[in-house]
Parts: sequence; structure tokens; C-alpha cells
Amino acid sequence: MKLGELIGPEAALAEDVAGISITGLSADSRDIQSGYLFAALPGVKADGTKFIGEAVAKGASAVVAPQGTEADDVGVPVIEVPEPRHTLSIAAARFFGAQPETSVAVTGTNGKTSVASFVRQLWSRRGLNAASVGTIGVIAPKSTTILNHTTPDPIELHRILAELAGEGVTHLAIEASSHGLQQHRLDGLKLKAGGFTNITRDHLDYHHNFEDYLAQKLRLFRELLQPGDTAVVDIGSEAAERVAAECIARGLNLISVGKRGKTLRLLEAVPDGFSQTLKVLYEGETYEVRLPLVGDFQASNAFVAAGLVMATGATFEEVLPMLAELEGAKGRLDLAGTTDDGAPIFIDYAHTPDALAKAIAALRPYVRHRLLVVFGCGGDRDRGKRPQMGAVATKLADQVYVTDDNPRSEEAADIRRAILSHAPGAIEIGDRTQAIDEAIAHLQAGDVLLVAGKGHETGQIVGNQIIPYSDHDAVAAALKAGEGHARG
Ligand SMILES: CC(=O)N[C@H]1[C@@H](OP(=O)(O)OP(=O)(O)OC[C@H]2O[C@@H](n3ccc(=O)[nH]c3=O)[C@H](O)[C@@H]2O)O[C@H](CO)[C@@H](O)[C@@H]1O[C@H](C)C(=O)N[C@@H](C)C(=O)N[C@H](CCC(=O)O)C(=O)O
Ligand SMILES: Nc1ncnc2c1ncn2[C@@H]1O[C@H](COP(=O)(O)OP(=O)(O)OP(=O)(O)O)[C@@H](O)[C@H]1O
Repeated sequence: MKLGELIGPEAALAEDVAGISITGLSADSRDIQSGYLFAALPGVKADGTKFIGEAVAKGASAVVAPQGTEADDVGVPVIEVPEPRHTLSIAAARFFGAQPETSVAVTGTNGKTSVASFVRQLWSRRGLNAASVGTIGVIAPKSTTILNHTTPDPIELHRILAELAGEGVTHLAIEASSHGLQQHRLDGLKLKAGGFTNITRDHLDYHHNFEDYLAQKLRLFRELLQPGDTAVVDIGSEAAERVAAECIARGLNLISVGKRGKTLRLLEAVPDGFSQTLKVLYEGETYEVRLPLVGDFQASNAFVAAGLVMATGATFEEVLPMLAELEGAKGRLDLAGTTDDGAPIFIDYAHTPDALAKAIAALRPYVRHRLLVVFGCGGDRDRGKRPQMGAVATKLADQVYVTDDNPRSEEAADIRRAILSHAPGAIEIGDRTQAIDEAIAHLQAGDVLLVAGKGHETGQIVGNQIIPYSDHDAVAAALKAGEGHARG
């Protein structure tokens, strides 16, 4: 493909430069091959412009770099652009060509994975060829692929999208993480609608403050969606009201959902076994549906998903009965098994104070005796949430086990100490399998156990190593030893 077709007309190119043939793209000098376009990106750890020489030596035919880059005469054109990450995303979209015709993105601190999964399920039930992309990977009718990121880097993303389109996928639901939005990873994706679940404290190690974090999430509605597209907003907070107001001001169609939603209002959610019966107000009429999932927040997620499916052609009457068929995403308040005494064990990905509080609250209605929680906090990530999660857990649960959860380069004991400083009465067991064993061994009839933080993950990150580990396996092994029942 010619360079001009990839990055013009946004980047003004001389005719001879526009005519350069490009055989591939990379933002990593180590991956450059002959004829590639190298995107030199200023990063958190390194400055990509320092690798221009190396990229050219490896065969790059052209370089995209930030304005003001001082590159020596490297022998190939160095095209300066205001935002090279944006340019790279646009180039990746054009290079790989095809993408599903109908795509929607969902952002928010919690709920993205569940909403993306629900949207895919609802579309599939409508007979559409649908896929989802996010934390639990690429889930398509013919394959499931693990990803390293929630929102993939643009080159990987557009390679995936072209493959999906080639397999006949027409509908795509993708998670838009705040990192992904801030780094312009989705700038080349053609979106029809965007969803907003909620916003609470998270990732303050990366975003400077809450306003910055919110601003990054708002890029979806301020920049990626265009007037006439649809925004589906769960009106659950003052921040969400601001998002909704901005969407209207920008000329987006607004579907507002949730307990304060105007389009789909949740009037009541009554727990019923491991399901809940929802009362919904839509256009002045009240409807009922039995959602086969535990937790108030799953009702919110289901409504955001319903809104996104309505934004892409379904009627409310079509979507409502389909909510009764939804399956939870892996590791999202997942019933992993029960002990011989009938005490259920749930695995959940809650790794923020708010998500932990919500997961515990969601399980309270099922507790006749005590609620036990096993959790830890990640290393090299927001340190402020450690004492907060300790406080939340000890306030809301009856017995807390503090354990390890991806300590990365930090000393695991230091992380536990920070949690324990605000978790009076908590039991410290660093080894996660042992903590789960202990908690399960102490379960009595009427108890409920929540194992929080890792959800679907299949590894424990210690230093630079990923040690194979899964909460599902740990729970199954402990139940087997105690003759309880693992699910599935
Ligand atoms: C903090 C962060 O988001 N970093 C992302 C960022 O990397 P970076 O720009 O900081 O990389 P860097 O190491 O500073 O290098 C700068 C540039 O020099 C290049 N380089 C570097 C070395 C070299 O020899 N040659 C070379 O060309 C690098 O390829 C890079 O382009 O840009 C890269 C390319 O887009 C991303 O892959 C990378 O994601 C890292 C791996 C990451 O872990 N990100 C996480 C935090 C993330 O994005 N998480 C969110 C979800 C969060 C959540 O909701 O839980 C996600 O969407 O997954
Ligand atoms: N709407 C919601 N409100 C609050 N908490 C939620 C909501 N949905 C899910 N959660 C909680 O947050 C955890 C993460 O959920 P989910 O994976 O769907 O969110 P996410 O936005 O994809 O997060 P991540 O990008 O970190 O994977 C769940 O395990 C659950 O405890």
C-alpha cells in the first residue's frame, strides 16, 4: 500500500513521499521489517523517537513521529504529525482494510467486560454474526483468543478486525479502557454507538487525577462518536449525568438507563435464587424479566447492553425476553461451586474498592450466616486503593483473608501490610491457593465465600514471571479435597 493512502490527506506529503510502498506497520523498532512504516511513539518507559535509527537500519521505508522530533538525516522520510498514536490507528485501519460493519464500544471503570459479553450474546440471539473484544479476549463464533490488553494496540486490533470481518462477523462489541482511549487505540474504528457504565477510583497510577481519568473516558463520546450516533449511559452518578449532558450537547442520541434512567428505568430488582426479577419502565409501561445473574450491577450492565443492541436496530420488545437467557462473563460473580453443606463460592474480578463493595453487597442477600472474602491487591499499580479495599472488605464482610494478587515487582508482604493497615481482624495468608483452601475449610452451612480480584485470569504475576494459576482451579481442588462440588 502507498504511504499517501495510509496517512494522507491528514498528513501533507510530497508526491514522491506519498508514493512510497509500505509493506507493514510497527511501533516497535525491534519488529521492523523491510518496507515497514515505523511509528515513533513517546511512551511511559521509553521514547520511540530514540529508535528511529534502529528502525531504519532494519528496513523501515518511512517514519511517523511527533512534531519537533530531532531526527538526523536517516535516509528515509520522517513525517511529523501532531499525534502519532492517532496517525498510527488511522494507518492500521486502512492497512488491514475490513472491519465489522456495526461496532459499539463500552467504557467505564467496571462492567465493560460484562456489557461487551452481553451485547455479543444478544446480537447472536438475534441471529447476527457477532464478536466481542476485551479483557477476556476475542470471543467470536468460530474462535476464542486471549489478549494481553483490554483494548488492543491499533495494529493488533485492526489485524483482528480484518480477520473477524473475513470470517463473516458483522457485529462487534469492544471494551474501551481509559488507557486505550488516551492512547488513541480506537481512533481507526468506525463506531455506531458507545456505552458508559460507571466511573469510580481506578488507574490513578496512570491518569493524574479523577478529572483526567474521566476526560479520557469521555474521548469516546467527545471524539470517537459523531453526531447522530448513539450514547447509552447508566445514570448512576453525578459524573454519568455530566456524560449524558455532554452527549446531548454534541448531538448524540441518548439512551439513558438504570435506576435514574429516562429510556429504560430499573424500578426494582428482586433476588430470586441465583437470579433476580427486574421491573422495567419503558415508554410509560412496566415490564418484568427474570435475569439469571446475581447482583444489582448485573442489572445495570444488562440495561447498558440492551441499550446498545437497541441502538443497533433491535426494538425493546425484542431485547427484553432475551435478557432472561444471558450468561455471566467468566469470573464475574461466577458461582464456582458449593461445599457439601451447600455454602456457595463465587469468583469475581472485583479489584477496586467500589467493585469489591458492590460484589459483597450483591452476595449479601444469599448469606444466612457469614460472608467470607479472600482478596489481595496488585503490585506496581495504584497504591492508594490498598487500604481502601482493606477497609471496605472488613466493614462489609464477616471474615476477610488477605492474600496475594499479582505482586509484580513489589514485595508481596508490603502490599499485604498496606491492606492490613486498614483491615482489623483480617487473616493474612500470602499463598493464594492456601488462602482459598483455608477459607473453604472454614465454610459452614449458610456461609457464602467471595474470592475476589483475579476473575478469569490464568496466572499470578510475580516479578517478571507469570506463574500458571487460576482461582477456578484452586476452588475446584479445595472442593474436591473437602468433597464439595465444583461447577461445570
Ligand atoms: C502504560 C501503557 O499503557 N503503556 C502502553 C504504551 O507503551 P509505552 O508507549 O509506554 O511503551 P514504552 O516502553 O514507553 O516505549 C515507547 C515506544 O518505544 C518503542 N520501543 C521501545 C523499545 C525499543 O527497543 N524499541 C522501540 O521502538 C515501543 O514499542 C513504544 O512504541 O503503548 C504501548 C503501545 O500502544 C502499549 O502496548 C503499552 O501498554 C502496556 C504494555 C500496558 O501494560 N498497558 C496497560 C496498563 C493497559 O493498557 N491497560 C488497559 C486496561 C486497564 C484496565 O482497565 O484494567 C488495557 O486496555 O489493557
Ligand atoms: N456495573 C458495575 N458496577 C459496579 N461494579 C461492577 C459493575 N459491573 C461489574 N462490576 C464489578 O467489577 C468487576 C469487573 O467487572 P468487569 O470485568 O465487567 O469490568 P471491566 O470494566 O471490564 O473491568 P476490567 O477492564 O478491569 O476488566 C466485576 O467482577 C464486578 O465485581
